[in-house]
Amino acid sequence: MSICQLNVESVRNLSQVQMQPCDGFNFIVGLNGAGKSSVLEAIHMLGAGRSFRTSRHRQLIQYEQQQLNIFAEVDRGHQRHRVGMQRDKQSDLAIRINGQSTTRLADLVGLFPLQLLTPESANLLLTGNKVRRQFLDWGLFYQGEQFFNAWKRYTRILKQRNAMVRQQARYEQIGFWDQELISNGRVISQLREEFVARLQQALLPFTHKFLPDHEVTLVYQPGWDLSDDLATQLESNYPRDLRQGYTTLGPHRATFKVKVNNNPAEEMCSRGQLKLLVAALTLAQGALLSQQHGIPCIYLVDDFAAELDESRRALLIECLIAIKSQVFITATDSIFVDQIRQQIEDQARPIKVFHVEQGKLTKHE
Ligand SMILES: Nc1ncnc2c1ncn2[C@@H]1O[C@H](COP(=O)(O)OP(=O)(O)OP(=O)(O)O)[C@@H](O)[C@H]1O
Repeated sequence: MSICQLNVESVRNLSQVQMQPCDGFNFIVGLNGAGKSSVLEAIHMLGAGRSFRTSRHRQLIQYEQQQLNIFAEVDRGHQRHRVGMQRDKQSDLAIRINGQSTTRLADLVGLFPLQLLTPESANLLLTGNKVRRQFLDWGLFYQGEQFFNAWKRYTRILKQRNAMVRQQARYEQIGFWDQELISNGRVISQLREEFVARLQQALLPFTHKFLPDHEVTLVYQPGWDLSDDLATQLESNYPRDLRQGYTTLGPHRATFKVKVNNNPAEEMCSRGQLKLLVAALTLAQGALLSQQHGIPCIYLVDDFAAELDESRRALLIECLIAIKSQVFITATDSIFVDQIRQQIEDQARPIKVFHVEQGKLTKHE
């Protein structure tokens, strides 16, 4: 799967950008502030419905413009899809897929699997449980309808339960909601647990490369104490829920921890090593998706050089070559491209270099 045409209009300093990426490595080179990350941000908007830099869509729309437009033609081997997105300052979102309007972001996400590496990627292992839960659920989303349907039902019921908690309802009034919460919660948890085991397997080849001599393990935490039943715990924990004003345990609190040689990764590893671990996790997600569903994922790598030494950069490229994904990489200096060009060409992967200057993009011959 790859983007063969990308048109971006009024995204940050990109007034009008058109590019025809190759299905291998696409380097976007330019000075600070030139607009490189904005190109990745536009692709991310299309694939995830949101920016990876801000939750305020307004910030993305070019000053003095009313709306942004992003369009891509996506080649999925046997089929081509035309995907367009328009977003205005009132936050109204219009999505068109193959000429049909849709309001479901899930349609976009389903069409366009993306993984992202940025200088802030280590935050996956350094910040709260939510980002790791979302990371897991990204992979599960592509595993089939079962997870997504259970997750949608669970989220809806949880919202209703929380509203009742805020109204200080008695537990007997909540019991009805809990039955459905528990049945969907068990499905979600079971699927997450199985997925973590598969992710662990897919991770090993990458962690062996990036962190040899380190044993990396993923530990799934379901969001409640597994030694006891979820139903019993929801009931016994209810007084605490009333005090806090929300449901304090359940699959919506699930996460996974990464251990290195049996210690928490965030305590054991340097920032560069944490970034490599996150790179390994994103590569594992992509490898699983392509092994199990035949869908290669697109990789966005922002600020390629940040925190990685030359040999680690070469390793990352080696892995990206191996999984045969389309990759977009930003760099401030073409010296980084020169260092790895041979490595990419030796493996017969296509490569294109684009230069960005003050929001204008040109292909480098
Ligand atoms: N809404 C906006 N309208 C117009 N320009 C904007 C807007 N938001 C940000 N900018 C400008 O867009 C430019 C591009 O920023 P971007 O982060 O894409 O650059 P970059 O090439 O990735 O830089 P760096 O290497 O420093 O990360 C910046 O100069 C920024 O000031």
